[in-house]
Amino acid sequence: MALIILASASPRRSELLQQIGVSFRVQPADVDETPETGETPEHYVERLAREKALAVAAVAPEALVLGSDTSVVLNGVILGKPACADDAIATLRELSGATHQVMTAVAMARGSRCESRLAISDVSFRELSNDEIAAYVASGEPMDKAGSYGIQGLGGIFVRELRGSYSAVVGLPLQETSALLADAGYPVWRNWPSSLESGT
Ligand SMILES: Cc1cn([C@H]2C[C@H](O)[C@@H](COP(=O)(O)OP(=O)(O)OP(=O)(O)O)O2)c(=O)[nH]c1=O
Repeated sequence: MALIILASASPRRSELLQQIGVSFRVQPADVDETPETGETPEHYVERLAREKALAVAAVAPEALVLGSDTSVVLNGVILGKPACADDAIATLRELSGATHQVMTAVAMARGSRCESRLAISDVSFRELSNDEIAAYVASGEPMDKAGSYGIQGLGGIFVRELRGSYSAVVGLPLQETSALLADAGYPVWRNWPSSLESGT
């Protein structure tokens, strides 16, 4: 098995990669997350996932490096991580009663080569009251998350409907990630433990 590195500081991404039985080490990438002028959200998330993977692959050329990026997009506009509590409140007011897209890209780099996939999910929120938005922001949960919420946490109560990939919304699209690893010759299921008796 090749050395696999997850180029991410996100605890959610680590948990998701562990969930599918991959052994890996974590080495976060430090890349400039400023969007280019006129860049579409789709291009932005895929470019950032690739840049994160390639930044770490440049210093670990023997490894398979996974990078990922998640953005919440409302009416074509990227809503990033909140800068402060007021920013989180404003974002959640915008998401209330509306459908937004969660775009997550995953990239796999080895040396200077890189493959990537993009997963787009539609998430519909019910109407949120000002009191519950205030309580949610006070909990601290929104502060490190794209779109100021976590579907896997307290914010799960806001979601009326999800069309797409749950793991992609949380931060790492598992189907696409396993496809990239399989294409590189490392199907994740080869590492799965077996609970079956040998039969003799
Ligand atoms: C929409 C949503 C986002 N998120 C999180 C996933 C990501 O950690 C974060 C999006 O920020 P990212 O900039 O994609 O990632 P990150 O800065 O946390 O980590 P790194 O760049 O080192 O990989 O938002 C949730 O946990 N749940 C959700 O429902």
